[in-house]
Amino acid sequence: MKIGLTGGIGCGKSTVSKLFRERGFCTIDADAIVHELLSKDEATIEAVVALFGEAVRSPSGGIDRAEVGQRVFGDADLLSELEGILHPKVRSTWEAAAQTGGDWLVEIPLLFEKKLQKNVDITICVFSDPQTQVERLEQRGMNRTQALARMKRQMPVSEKAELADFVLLNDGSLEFLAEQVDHLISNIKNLQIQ
Ligand SMILES: CC(C)(COP(=O)(O)OP(=O)(O)OC[C@H]1O[C@@H](n2cnc3c(N)ncnc32)[C@H](O)[C@@H]1O)[C@@H](O)C(=O)NCCC(=O)NCCS
Ligand SMILES: Nc1ncnc2c1ncn2[C@@H]1O[C@H](COP(=O)(O)OP(=O)(O)OP(=O)(O)O)[C@@H](O)[C@H]1O
Repeated sequence: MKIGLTGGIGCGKSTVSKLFRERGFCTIDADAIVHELLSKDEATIEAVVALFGEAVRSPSGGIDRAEVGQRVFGDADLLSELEGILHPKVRSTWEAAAQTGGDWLVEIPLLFEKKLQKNVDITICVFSDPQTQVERLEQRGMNRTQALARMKRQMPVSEKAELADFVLLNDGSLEFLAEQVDHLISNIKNLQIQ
C-alpha cells in the first residue's frame, strides 16, 4: 500500500512520518530527495547553477539551499523553473522505492498542488493552524516574512484537509498526535482486510 502524506509547511509531516516508521511502515520524504539531489547529483547541480548563477554553488560543491530559497519563494516563475528541474527526478525516486512492496508512507508537501493523489492509494493531511505553522517555523530560525512567503506558495492547509481521505490534527500535544496515528493505522488495516 502507498500512502501519500501531505500538509502545509511546519504542520508536522516529518513528525507523523516518524510515528509511522516506528509502527513498521517504510517511509520516504520528497524534501530529503531534493536535498540529496542538490548536494550530490551533478546533472541537477549544473542545471540549478545554469538557472541561478555560480553564487548558489556552496563551498562543498553542492547547492546552497538557503541562497536558492531566498530567491525563489518571492518569484513564482523562478520557483516553477526550479520545480521543473527537480520534480521529475523526485517523483521517479519515490515511485521506484514504493514499488518494492510493503506498506509505504510517502511524504509529499505538494501532493495536491501537483495533483499526485492518483499515484497513491490513500491520502493523509496533517493539519495545524497557520499561526502554529508560523510559530514552529520561527522556532526553526525562519523569520515571519520568509515563513509567510513559503506558505503563500502552497494551497491553504484547510483546502488540503478537505481533499484528503484522512486528516490528523496537530495543534495539540505529541501524545495526542500519536494517539490519532494509532487509530488511523488500525482503520487502514481494517480497510485492507475488507
Ligand atoms: C528552495 C529550496 C532549495 C529551499 O531548501 P530548504 O532546505 O530551505 O527547504 P526544504 O527543501 O527543506 O523545504 C521545506 C519546506 O518548504 C516548502 N517548499 C519547498 N519547496 C516548495 C515549493 N516548490 N512550493 C511550495 N513550498 C515549497 C515545503 O513545505 C517543504 O516541506 C528547496 O525547498 C527546493 O529546492 N524546492 C523546490 C523543490 C520542491 O518543490 N520541493 C518540495 C518537495 S518536491
Ligand atoms: N504536536 C507538536 N508539539 C510540539 N512540537 C511539534 C508538534 N508537531 C511538530 N512539532 C515540531 O514542529 C516542527 C515542525 O514539525 P515537522 O518538521 O514535523 O513539520 P513538517 O511539516 O515536516 O515541516 P516542513 O514542511 O518544513 O518539512 C518540528 O520542530 C517538530 O518537532
